[in-house]
Amino acid sequence: MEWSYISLSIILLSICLTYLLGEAVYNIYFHPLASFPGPRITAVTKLYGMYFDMIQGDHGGRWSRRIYELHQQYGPIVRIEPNEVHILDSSFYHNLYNFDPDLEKKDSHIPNLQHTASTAAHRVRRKAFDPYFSRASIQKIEPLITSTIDKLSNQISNTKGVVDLSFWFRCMTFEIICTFMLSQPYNLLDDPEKSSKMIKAIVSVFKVLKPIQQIPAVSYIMNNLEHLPKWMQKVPSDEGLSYVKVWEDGLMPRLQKVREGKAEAEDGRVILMQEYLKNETLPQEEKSYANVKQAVLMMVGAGMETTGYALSMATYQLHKRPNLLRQAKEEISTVWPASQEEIPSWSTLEKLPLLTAILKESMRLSLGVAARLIRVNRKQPIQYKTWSIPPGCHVSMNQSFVLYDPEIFVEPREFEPERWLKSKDLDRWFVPFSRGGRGCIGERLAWAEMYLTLAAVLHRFDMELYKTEDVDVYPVYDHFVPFPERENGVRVTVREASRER
Ligand code: HEM
Repeated sequence: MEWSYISLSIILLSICLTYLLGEAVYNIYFHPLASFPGPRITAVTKLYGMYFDMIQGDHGGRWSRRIYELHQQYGPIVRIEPNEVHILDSSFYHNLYNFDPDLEKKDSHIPNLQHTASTAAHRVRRKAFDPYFSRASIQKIEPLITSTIDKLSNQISNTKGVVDLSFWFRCMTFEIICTFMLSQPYNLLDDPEKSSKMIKAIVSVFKVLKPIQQIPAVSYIMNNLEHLPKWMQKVPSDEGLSYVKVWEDGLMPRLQKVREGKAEAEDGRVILMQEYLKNETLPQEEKSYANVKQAVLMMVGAGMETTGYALSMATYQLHKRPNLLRQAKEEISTVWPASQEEIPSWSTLEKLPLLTAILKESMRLSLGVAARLIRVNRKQPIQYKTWSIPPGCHVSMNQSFVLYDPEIFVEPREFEPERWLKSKDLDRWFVPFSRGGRGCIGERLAWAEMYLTLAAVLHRFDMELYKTEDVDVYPVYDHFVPFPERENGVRVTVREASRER
């Protein structure tokens, strides 16, 4: 009995090893990408990239940096996974991120807009959201944005001592997207203790997101955490339980009210998810619990971190440069008299050239998304110089390598808003929101939030940086969104601004 058990195990193990060996031989010698440059290990397995994503250093987040190093060794095109090549050449960027319907995303089991593989299926999902992110729609929710910024300002005024602006910016952006989608605010700007737990929980999920998405079983478990016993919910991270609480105690009941048609917005504005659920042209399965949950979580994640980070970058850089800070405040005062309480409109602020250049430069340096963005043409080859990448093979680039490309942005690590004022040609390379049919849907919301918040903070307060340095802001880690080396946030001491400016 015992022997037959051992023999069976040996047979099974041999089958597995033979399969893996066969796959390795196929990947190295016979795969359509076999002739592309790159190390053997990445041709054989995805595990190499997953190691840099998850494990290398203290907590991974190093895959993009490693890809950059591989390019130094192998040239502008490198095979970074058995079925994927990565390109480091900004001149190719617009060939990969555009409106060509044949450029699709790779297959994914995550049923949300961002992960939808085919162009046709993506169109259906995007059409349901697009009208609510148009310029006119975002202007309609300006009162929601400005009232949330007023709460942020109160919180900054009321905090004694040092203020962690990065933390409060994240709370504010979360609050805006949550209220826009589900009508009821989360009140993060009223309760620092509750919000601190919640922001930590979301950040900890970001840090495991990329590897989780690679392994369908783990991804399935993460998406259904709330159905597991409490002790298991804690396993993914220390914050596991509170992440479940974000959903269970916060977003889910709000969504429930929306589903029952009981949610109301005080000022009569639209409630995004209510409109989504009422949409009769949308296939019924798009309104299932799993899909709607994914839509809400994706919007919250995408809407919170990126915009918050860009605002942290802007305030940090300005407060390191007193002259530029003074010029920015003076420019804002041309449209915002000292006697006026309310924030000027988004459309007024966006006419200010220096403020616009400051925001562009802040978004450039803070990247938006740190990870490579993968595209695939299933019908025909993608041509890069002399390389013909066969149909079905994945091709990726990092927008971070474009935004820090020294050939385009001289001294790319320097914060120089003036570069945007000097040359309109640079706008072609303003790609933090990506480009084309899969570009950011929240771009206009992000712009409105950033103009209104930065103007408000600069107009209302005089601040000094407190123990904040480049390591607290410059992106280093790639956990899909970027994280800096040290996560103390942009910290400041604050005085109300003198109004006789
Ligand atoms: C500075 C702020 C922001 C930056 C730099 C940014 C950047 C990006 C980028 C690069 C993508 C493409 C990702 C990909 O190809 O997989 C994207 C997609 C997306 N973003 Fe943003 N984003 C920002 C703010 C927002 C906000 C405020 C929202 C709120 C709703 C949002 C929602 C989304 C969604 C839903 C997608 C997926 C769109 C699709 O696949 O059709 N983003 N964003």
